[in-house]
Formats: sequence, C-alpha cells, structure tokens
Amino acid sequence: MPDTLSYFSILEKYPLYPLLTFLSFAVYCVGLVVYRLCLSPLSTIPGPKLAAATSWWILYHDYKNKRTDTITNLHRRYGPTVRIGPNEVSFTSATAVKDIYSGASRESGFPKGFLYALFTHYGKYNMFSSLTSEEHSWRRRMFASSYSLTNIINRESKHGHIWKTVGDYLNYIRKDGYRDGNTPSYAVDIYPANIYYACDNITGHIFGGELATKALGSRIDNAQSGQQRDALDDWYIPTRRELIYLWTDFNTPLRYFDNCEWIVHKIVNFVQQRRDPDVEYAGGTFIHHYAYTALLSSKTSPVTEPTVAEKLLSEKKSDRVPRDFDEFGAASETMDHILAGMDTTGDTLSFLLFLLSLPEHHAYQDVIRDNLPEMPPFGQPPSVATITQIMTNPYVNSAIKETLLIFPAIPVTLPRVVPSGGRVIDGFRLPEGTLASSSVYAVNQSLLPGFEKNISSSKWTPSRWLIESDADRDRVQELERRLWSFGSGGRGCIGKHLALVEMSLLLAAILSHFRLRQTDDCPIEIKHSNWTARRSFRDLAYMDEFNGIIRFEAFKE
Ligand code: HEM
Repeated sequence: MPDTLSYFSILEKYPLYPLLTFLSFAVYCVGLVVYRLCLSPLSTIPGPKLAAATSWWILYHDYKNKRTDTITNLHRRYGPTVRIGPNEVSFTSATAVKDIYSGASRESGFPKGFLYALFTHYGKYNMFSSLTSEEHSWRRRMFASSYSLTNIINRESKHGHIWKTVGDYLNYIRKDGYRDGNTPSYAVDIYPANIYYACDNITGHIFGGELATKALGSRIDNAQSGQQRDALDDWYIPTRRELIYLWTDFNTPLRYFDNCEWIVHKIVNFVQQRRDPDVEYAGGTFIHHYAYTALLSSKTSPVTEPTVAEKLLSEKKSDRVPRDFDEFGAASETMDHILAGMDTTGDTLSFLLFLLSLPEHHAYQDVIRDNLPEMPPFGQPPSVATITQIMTNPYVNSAIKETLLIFPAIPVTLPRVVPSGGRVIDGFRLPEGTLASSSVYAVNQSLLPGFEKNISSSKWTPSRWLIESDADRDRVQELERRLWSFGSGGRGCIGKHLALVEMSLLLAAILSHFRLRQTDDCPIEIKHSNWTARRSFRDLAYMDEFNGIIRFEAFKE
C-alpha cells in the first residue's frame, strides 16, 4: 500500500517547506508593497505611504467612521489630489470633479462604485442605484422634466401642495409643540418635524396631494398620520447605515447581489402574489408598502396634475423603456425618490433652523424676516412671482446655501470607477478600475479661504453669499458654481430644485410667524437621543451638542 501523503509526511520529507511557504508569502507581500509604492501608475500621486501600501489603512478609517474627516485633512496637507488606497484616489479640484462626474456627454460621468447597489428596492434597480450610464440614462430621461425648476414652480402655483404642507407645519408647531403655561411659544423636536415635512412634500410631488403622506397630520384623521409618523421614526434606526463604506471595501456580497437581482425580485413577487393585495408591508417596510400601493392607486386615480407616478406609468407602456420594466421597477423609482428626498431635505432644514436659533444669529433672522414679501394664506397657491421672489431673496438664499456648504447632508465620498482604457485626471494617469472619487465635504471645505493652512473654519457665515461689490460678485459666482452639496453632472441630484423650493418656502413662512430661540429645559420626548446617533448617511457628527429642540416664539398667529 502506498504511503498516505499527509502534511506530516511532507514535512518529514521536506522540512524546509513551512519556511519556504512563509518566505514566498513574505516576498509576495514585499513585492506587492514595492509595486504599489514605486511602480504602480498611481505611485506618483501624493498621499500617506501607508495608504498607498495597503487598503487596510482606509479600511481602518472606514471602520472608525472617520473617512470623510480623514480625507478632508489629507487634502489640506497634500493638495487637491490624494491617494487614499492602493487603488483609490480622492480629488477636490474643479477640473477633476468635472471629468469624473460630468465627463463626456455620452458617458455622463464615470460609472458608480458598487456601494450604490445597496439602494435597490423590491429587488429592482432604480435611477440612483443603477451603476452604468446605459442602465441609468433611460431612467433619468423618464422624469427629468418633472424635477425642473420651471415645472416645480408652475405646478406649485397651480396646486400649492408645498405651501399647504408649510401651513401644516405651522399647525404642527402650534398643536404638537410644548407650550409652557400661557406663553405664545412652542418647543418642538424639529428633527422628526422636518422629516415629516420633507416626506409629505416628496410624496405629494410623486403621487399628487390626495395620495401623499400626511405625516404632519392636519388634513386627515390622526390615526393615519400617527401611523405614518411612527413608520418614519422607525425608519431612522441609528445603526442602519453605519459603516457604509465597509460595504464598498468588502464588495463581494454586493457583486453577488448585483448578479442575483432577478432572484430577489422573483422572491418578492412570489410573496406578493400570495398575499392579500391590501396587506401591509408589501416589499419590506411600511414605506415600501406605501410606495407600491400608492403607485397602484395612481393607475386608477383620475389624472388631475402631472405627477411623477403618472409619468412613470405612461413611460412604462412606451418603447422608450426596457420591456422588463414592471410595476416593481416603477415602485423602486418612487421609493428611491422618497428616501433620497426625505432625510437630506429634512436634515438640512434642521441644521438651518438650529443655526438661526443660536443667539449670534438672531440678528440674521431679523434681516431675513424684514426682507420677506407678502405671502398668501396657506389655502391659496402662491403665485409664480411670490415663489420666485422668495427663492431669489438674497437673505433666504444665503442662509440655505451656507448651510449646504458647511453642513452638507451627504458629506461622504461619492464613489466612481475609472472606465475601460483608463483616464488622465488632474495630470495623473489612472488605470481602468481605479476608484476615483470626491467627498462632498472635502470639496466644499476646499472652497473656503485658508483651507490648505487648516484655518478655514466651519463657522456658519451666511453673509459670505451676499453681493455688495463687484469683487463679491465674482467670488459668489465661483462659490455658486462650485458648491457641491447636490453633486454634479448626469448623476447629480435630480431633486435639487424641489428641495430648494421646499426649504425656501418653509423658512420664509416660519420666520414671518415665529422667532427661533434655543431652549434649555423642556419636558418633551426626544425621538432620537442626540444628533450623532441619527447620522443616517453621514460619518461626520454635526452639532452633536444639540438635542433637537427649538423654541418657536410666535409673534403672529
Ligand atoms: C438638501 C437636499 C438634498 C441633498 C443635499 C441631496 C444630495 C444629493 C447628492 C449629493 C446626490 C449625488 C449622489 C451621487 O452622485 O452619488 C444626489 C442624487 C440624487 N438625489 Fe438628491 N439631495 C437632496 C434632495 C433630494 C430630493 C428632494 C430628491 C427627490 C427626488 C432627491 C433625489 C435624488 C436622486 C434620485 C438622486 C440620484 C440621481 C441619479 O443618480 O441620477 N434628492 N442627491
């Protein structure tokens, strides 16, 4: 019988085997590091040597939830181009951002990194989660016009949904705010209030006023509003999207998910078919269920206004979309818009109201208030002229833009992958497959004076957006052009104008009825223990000293 070849018998025969294995591995590792540091096409890009040598360096910062902060500090030290991993480079210059995110019109920027595959719904890709330009462009074409500024303002001037929701918000303050004795002032936990506001607006834009959520709750019975509020509160489980970048680093599961999209969809479909169509939570959570059933209801509702849902349903029948684009695909789009429009707009509003409530900004509140136009009652749609006047009011504008600049709701890296053939960015040749990206926060901070010397401050200074001289004009125009809080190019934020209209109208209405003040002791329940725990898509903890409560001092009922 031949000898069994066991590990031990090999050891007996070749005693140097383990040592040789170890040495080969060590030579491989040293070779890899030498290649990455000295021979790789990325080796001339500035950055920490450790980051260039091993991806564990950025992984460690991802794990500590410190990616954005770390990258921003590296840009301060090394300039606009920094290598942050063996295969990853971060950029802040205007040309690099243009090349990566806008690119040739055919490409509409580089393909997205796999991180985005996390944002499918019902097992179906959507505009945000689709990675390549082929998967994305037909989707974006479907409803790009629904989100143009002209369309939003015209629709608002006819139907006045946003203005009605603004009215609901003011009622919510008076009804749900904590009133101390007989004082005409109301303490409100503004974080959930702003999420409800953003949700009622985006769902109104997608499905129309009838089918919109009424989380602010003044237009329908409280039970339904209460249920919607609870669902929205539950959505923000603090840990839901923590460590999101580890998913990009360990993207094998995402690639796997990408390949088995159709299996997930088949399962969702199978479960759906066997359930009562009215049963709750089709496709996942309450919000998934709402988006799916509201889309189905849109099919039978009389068309009274040009909604996004109506556009989706009519495009679905056309030959401009792939044949397998079904109701779940359409519902995935609506879900995507709801989620993309909810915490971004809601949080930006929360930062803005909190900043204005600070004693050092009370004077700026007064300046905004003193420059507001006469506004219509909430039951009546505002005219195009009124909306335009509010939107172009330099003080309203400056407060919103400054909040977007210093506290962008999505400050993180927006990952992109260098397409086939490689590209030259900022004078550096990047091979195909390199992760070439920018972080919103780093780009915005790099626009502030003294950034490189680390003396740029994150102090909220809305007056930097005011034009008082010719020199100011050039500076402000450049700032407007480069403000990157909504991203840019073919994959930039489609909801930007909707968000700006929502924020401008709400700010104008609040300041024309209330003074915003801080409050110390207030016995109201805080939905989220502090703002650090709520950073849904942020690895920066803005204003973590703020508990979310603001006092609205009424001077006009
Ligand atoms: C202050 C509010 C908002 C901010 C700061 C914001 C920010 C952003 C950013 C930075 C991106 C680019 C992501 C990337 O390139 O990877 C983006 C994309 C997107 N946003 Fe917004 N957003 C806001 C409001 C909204 C609203 C109200 C909607 C509602 C429709 C929306 C829908 C989307 C969608 C669908 C995309 C993906 C676009 C595409 O891939 O073509 N956003 N947003």
